[in-house]
Amino acid sequence: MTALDLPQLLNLTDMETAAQQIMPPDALNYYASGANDEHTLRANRASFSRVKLRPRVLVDVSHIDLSTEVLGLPLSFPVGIAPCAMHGLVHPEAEVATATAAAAAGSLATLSTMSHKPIEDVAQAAAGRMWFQLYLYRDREVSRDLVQRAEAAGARALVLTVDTPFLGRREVMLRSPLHLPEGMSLPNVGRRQPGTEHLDDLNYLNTLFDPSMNWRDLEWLRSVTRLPIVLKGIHTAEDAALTVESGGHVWVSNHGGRQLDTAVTPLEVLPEIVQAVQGRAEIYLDGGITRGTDVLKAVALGARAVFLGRAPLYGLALAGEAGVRHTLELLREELQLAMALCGKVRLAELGPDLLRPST
Ligand SMILES: Cc1cc2nc3c(=O)[nH]c(=O)nc-3n(C[C@H](O)[C@H](O)[C@H](O)COP(=O)(O)O)c2cc1C
Ligand SMILES: CCCCCCC(=O)C(=O)O
Repeated sequence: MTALDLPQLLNLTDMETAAQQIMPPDALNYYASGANDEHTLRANRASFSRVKLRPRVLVDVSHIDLSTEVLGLPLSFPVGIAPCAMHGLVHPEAEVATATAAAAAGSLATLSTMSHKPIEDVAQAAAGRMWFQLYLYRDREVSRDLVQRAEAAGARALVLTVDTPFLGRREVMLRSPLHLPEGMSLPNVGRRQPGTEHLDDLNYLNTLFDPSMNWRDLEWLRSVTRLPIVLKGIHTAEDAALTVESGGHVWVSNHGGRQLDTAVTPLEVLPEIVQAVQGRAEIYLDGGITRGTDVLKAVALGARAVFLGRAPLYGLALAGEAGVRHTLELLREELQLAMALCGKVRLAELGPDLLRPST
């Protein structure tokens, strides 16, 4: 598919369907899969359609302002790109293309520790619109080096993923293990340790990260960076409160249903998290977002911005940077229309009164 064909794809589900027809099977299995029975993967999407909107009428909606700020960075609309490993499985420009598209859209890209492109190259493409996601290595010196490189390259925040002490049980991947194509290395991983030849690539990565990571490690992280810290993978009010007490910001996520199957969905726990945070930190959300109305609902319940995981990967697979850009623009247009049809002209006007929870 070329950029010229993109206008035929009218929504993110069209993009996903088209991408899945052309993606290499290994990449498709890896990107699309969830943990165990994939209940949480499906529930993430379903949670958005269960919440109904209560639109107001006779409001002048001729001008709509979607702009916001995350940690002081202006965004043209409240949507960023979540960290996803290995963009190079579907496009040679990989994370550089994704970051370029995010910057062009006035959005924000979060670069995964497991990227195919070096931090500095992606940061340059992102033009100041990049956060860096960290998996904490058993070897703290490796983590320290990554954090300091990200900070020097211009990352605006550090996103510590806290829901992955071990990789979830993705049975699709157990049936068809991932083997990275020859020559496609992960620059933040380095050479394989001897004696691990029997492990497929995901299970090998699993051995590098530290399952003993706990709240005390945040002190260490704070000692090696001045960047704001965001904890990604918060599911409960209790952990949201601890995040705030440790000086962090809260990213509500169940890792796109790839970790603990039957875990709560981000949208359903957002109200309790907002209550626990009491305005002391920023709150973000990801998981299952495919429509402008999904963004609207998350913002109405208290998320400052939402993030997309798989959707930009499908855009990237279809048409590189232009495909990611199309994904973001579709969502922007849908959000703009949804705001107008709800009688809202600024994000600050969105609140729980806009929603009728499921019965
Ligand atoms: C292929 C893939 C790779 C991912 N890699 C990472 C990663 O490296 N670090 C991380 O914190 N989350 C990772 N995630 C989780 C995403 O950041 C995000 O939480 C999730 O995909 C959001 O759900 P969605 O795909 O329904 O939008 C990954 C998700 C996918 C689908
Ligand atoms: C245990 C580390 C492997 C991480 C792979 C990336 C990721 O988060 C994923 O969901 O896949």
